[in-house]
This record gives sequence, C-alpha cells and structure tokens, in this order.
Amino acid sequence: MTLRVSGLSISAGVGDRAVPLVRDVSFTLGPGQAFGLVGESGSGKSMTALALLGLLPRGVSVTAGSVKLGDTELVGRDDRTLADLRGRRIAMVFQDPMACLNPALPVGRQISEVLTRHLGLGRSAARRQSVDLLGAVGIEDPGRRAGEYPHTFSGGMRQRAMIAMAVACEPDVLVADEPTTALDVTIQAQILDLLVRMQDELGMAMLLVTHDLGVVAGTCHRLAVMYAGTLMEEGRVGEVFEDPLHPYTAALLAAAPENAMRGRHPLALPGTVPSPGALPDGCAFGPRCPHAHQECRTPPADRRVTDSRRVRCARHDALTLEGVDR
Ligand SMILES: Nc1ncnc2c1ncn2[C@@H]1O[C@H](COP(=O)(O)OP(=O)(O)OP(=O)(O)O)[C@@H](O)[C@H]1O
Repeated sequence: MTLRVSGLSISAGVGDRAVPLVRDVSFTLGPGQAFGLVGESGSGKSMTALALLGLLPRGVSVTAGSVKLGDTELVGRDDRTLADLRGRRIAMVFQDPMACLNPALPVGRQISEVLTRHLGLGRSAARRQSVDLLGAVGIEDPGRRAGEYPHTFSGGMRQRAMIAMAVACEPDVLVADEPTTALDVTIQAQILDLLVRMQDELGMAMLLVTHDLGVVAGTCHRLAVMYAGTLMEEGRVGEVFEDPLHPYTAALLAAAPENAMRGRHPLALPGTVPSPGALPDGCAFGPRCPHAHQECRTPPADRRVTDSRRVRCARHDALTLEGVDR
C-alpha cells in the first residue's frame, strides 16, 4: 500500500494569527520502503509524522494538502475513522515508549487489546499472539514477561514492546519518530535492526523521523531533508550522501559526528533555524547559506532533477557540493 503525501501544510492557530509549521510537503512512500525524514530540531518533522496519523496536538491543524493511504484520504477524516485506521493500517513508534504503554496494565494485556480491537481475536488467541509478538521482537521469556508491568522493563525492552504493539496488526505503514534517540548506543543499533527486520518481514512502508544522518544511512532507502517546515531535498540515500544538491544537506553531512571523527571540520553555519513565525523572505535557508545570491531572495521552487531526486534550491545547477561516502 503506497502512502502519498501531497502539498501538506500545517499551522498552529487560526486566521490572521496562524503560524505555518509545515509548508507544502510532498513525498511518496512505497510498500517495503524505508524513508528517512531528517532535519534539525524544530524543522517540522514530528508535526509531519503526527499529521499522517491524525494525531496533531490541540490547536495545530492541516491547512492544505492530502495524505492518501492507497485510495483512502486521511486528511479531514473524523476521529473515529482515524482511530480505526491507527494501529490497523498505520501505526507509530515514539521516542518515549511510555507515551503508548499504559503503566497500570501488564504489557501482554495491552498488546492483546490491540489485537482484540482491530482483528477481533478472542481472549486466548490474543493472549497467545501477544506472547508470540513479544518473542518476535526479542523479549526473552515472553510468556512470563507478558504478565509484567512496563516499569519492570528496561528502556530498550519497553521500546521493543512498543514496536510489538505497533506491528501487531501488520500495518501498511509504520511511522517511527526518533525511536532510538533516548537509548544507549548499543541498544540503539539493536532497536534499529529490529525495526528494519520487522519492516522487511512484514513488507511495511516505514517513515523514520530522525535528526541523525547516521541512523538514515544504515536503515533507509530514500530520504528527505527538512528545514524550517519545508523539504529541501529528496532522493535515494546513496545519491544524496555522495552528491548533495542542497547547501543545507551538504552542511548537515559535513556536521555529522562521523565526519568530525574522521577529522573533517563541521561546516560552521552562522545563525540559527528561523522560528516558524519569523521566516525570512525568499529561501528559508538563505540567511545561513554560504552560497546565497540575489536569486535566493525569491522562494525557490521544488524542482525535479532526475526521476529519483528533487531539490528546492535556485542555485543547485551552479553549485558543486561536497558529499560523503555512505
Ligand atoms: N503544540 C504546538 N503548538 C504550536 N507549535 C508547536 C507545537 N508543537 C510544536 N510546535 C512548533 O512546531 C515547530 C515544528 O516542531 P516539530 O516538533 O515538528 O519539529 P521537529 O523537527 O520534529 O523537532 P524535534 O526533533 O525537536 O521534535 C517548532 O517550531 C515547534 O516549536
């Protein structure tokens, strides 16, 4: 099942006071594909991810565009329809597992409830399947652990339990928002391996939201780079890493910790990410861009460069930017 996001815009507040958080975001996510959404904190990644599930915070809403899962439009659907689709056709893994796990219920019960609600399984079948799922995500002694409460699980195990709950109904799309940011490095790698294995085994599409390009390099087929609420560049992971087309992508690659370790100097970017209510005229990256020119004072169009690549930079043809080996 393909997920198509077209021209998605999201604002906080309404009317004259509305502040745009996400502007004209489009991408397509095919079955079995892992897509990384990368950018600095505050760039609008989480808002984009939450909008896909109809989970935007109060006061924040989709103002334009469409999110289609197969033939089903998700934007503008009522809460009940969205609640039915969530978990069954599109599911989410958060940075903090306690955002989904109920501290007052045994972990296995919580997974059983998802199976009963969406798949109509009876109690004992749901219980058996929840134990199988906990085993499949690498929880040892799953029969016993299913009866235990979330606080008895370590951080990594909670993340595994949340993944078990998210994939319980074999959704078409899994959205993972910074799923490993709060974990130790070794556990991070294990959880990423698990996500990739689950995605592959179940043939799900996965949207992986992260500020960490290293995470994308090891897990994703394609990526989009987000800055100040818009997508600046999109393409296959290998081609974007080796030959970035947008100066912001090149700056992120140069600043990645792996490069610092290899002795490369992170590109010093003057200034900070503009806040959504105070975007500069023209290209949002213009004030920080070492290559900015006269033409960058008008907003750049989203240009398709090849079948697999897009970029939002008026000067991309004139620039030769340095990439990194993946
Ligand atoms: N409930 C809210 N109401 C209004 N604005 C919000 C709300 N939540 C977040 N924002 C703003 O929306 C913008 C985008 O935030 P978002 O969380 O999507 O960014 P992000 O790229 O996911 O960053 P992070 O990794 O820090 O979560 C930020 O400027 C943020 O301050």
